[in-house]
Amino acid sequence: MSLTSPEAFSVEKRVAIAAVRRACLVTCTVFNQLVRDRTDTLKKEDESPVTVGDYAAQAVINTILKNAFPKDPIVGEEGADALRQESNARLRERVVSLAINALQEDLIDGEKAQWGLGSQHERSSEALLKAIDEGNDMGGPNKRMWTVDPIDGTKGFLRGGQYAVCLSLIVNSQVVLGVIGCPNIQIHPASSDEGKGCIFVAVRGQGAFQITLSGTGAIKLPYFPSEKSYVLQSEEPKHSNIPLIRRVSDELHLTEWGMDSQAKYCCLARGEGAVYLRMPAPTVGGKQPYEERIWDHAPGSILVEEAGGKITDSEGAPLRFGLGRGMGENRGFVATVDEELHGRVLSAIKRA
Ligand SMILES: Nc1ncnc2c1ncn2[C@@H]1O[C@H](COP(=O)(O)OS(=O)(=O)O)[C@@H](OP(=O)(O)O)[C@H]1O
Ligand SMILES: [Mg+2]
Ligand SMILES: [Mg+2]
Ligand SMILES: [Mg+2]
Repeated sequence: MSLTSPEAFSVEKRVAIAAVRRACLVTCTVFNQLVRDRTDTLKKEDESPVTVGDYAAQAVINTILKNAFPKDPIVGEEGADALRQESNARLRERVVSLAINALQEDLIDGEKAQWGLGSQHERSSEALLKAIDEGNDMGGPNKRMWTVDPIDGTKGFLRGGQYAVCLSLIVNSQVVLGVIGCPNIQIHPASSDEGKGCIFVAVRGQGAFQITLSGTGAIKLPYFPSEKSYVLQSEEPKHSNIPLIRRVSDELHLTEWGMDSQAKYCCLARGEGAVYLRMPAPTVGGKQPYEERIWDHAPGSILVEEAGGKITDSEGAPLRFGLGRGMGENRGFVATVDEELHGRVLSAIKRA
């Protein structure tokens, strides 16, 4: 079977959609029940937040992936060390109960019991912590591996904005499948009537699609009449070089649109914006520049490419997903709906 034959990665795609959908159940529950009082949030060493939602969603996704593809390594954002500490026993209990509930939800059409439900043993606290830690693979060039970002845009999640549950499959450094769940994104960009919650899916050579969170209404991307006036960028000022993006936007007569998470890639792929521009924030006090992570860009990049767009780093180099957990010298990203605009953005960055 070739990489681009119509049936390539069909099982992986179904498993990934099932995993993302169940993880979205977790994140929606956490937001509705727990996040409001902020007691279910920890700060990581780099001061970034992590919630019970991040841990439980990664436990659910990894359990499902490991049931379906036991030999595949997983490069996941989170690890369970903090949850094993006795001082975090209450948090650990929440994570375990959220993950078990999501794994026990009724199956929907096309889902196989063995992908998710698992044995009694798999529902134990230790098994779920171990599942989170299955995401500790170091990545690399010559292998088949999954990337998991259980909540991308955790800050957006906490403020009720956009966030994304992100999964990708990488084979020999090339992203071949991307699935992104966005519970807070409108199903139709121009109308709130149809409600919120989408899953975006792309397989290499097979195009990009949007379905609803419940798995219905597949639409091929892009489907929105291309909106040429927006530059999508980070909502969080510390993640990006805002003044530089402003200069580029002004030169190209584009309006900035701040949004958290890989939902930016999803909006671009739908045709809701012209460019996603991410430029590294200036470093202070001799600090090393931030190294981007593969789970933050692998699913979004294939979605944009399969919707007919183009993505490179800010110097025009291809994105490198085979260097490890990080993306090395790939700093700054330019994704556009069309090739011609991509060239103009790169030139504008050089001048800015
Ligand atoms: N300094 C710095 N520079 C660039 N990127 C950083 C930085 N610090 C963190 N991160 C990563 O940014 C991820 C979320 O960023 P987004 O641009 O998608 O959303 S946001 O508007 O910035 O919140 C975020 O992903 P999550 O941790 O999954 O939320 C981080 O991986
Ligand atoms: Mg994080
Ligand atoms: Mg992320
Ligand atoms: Mg995350």
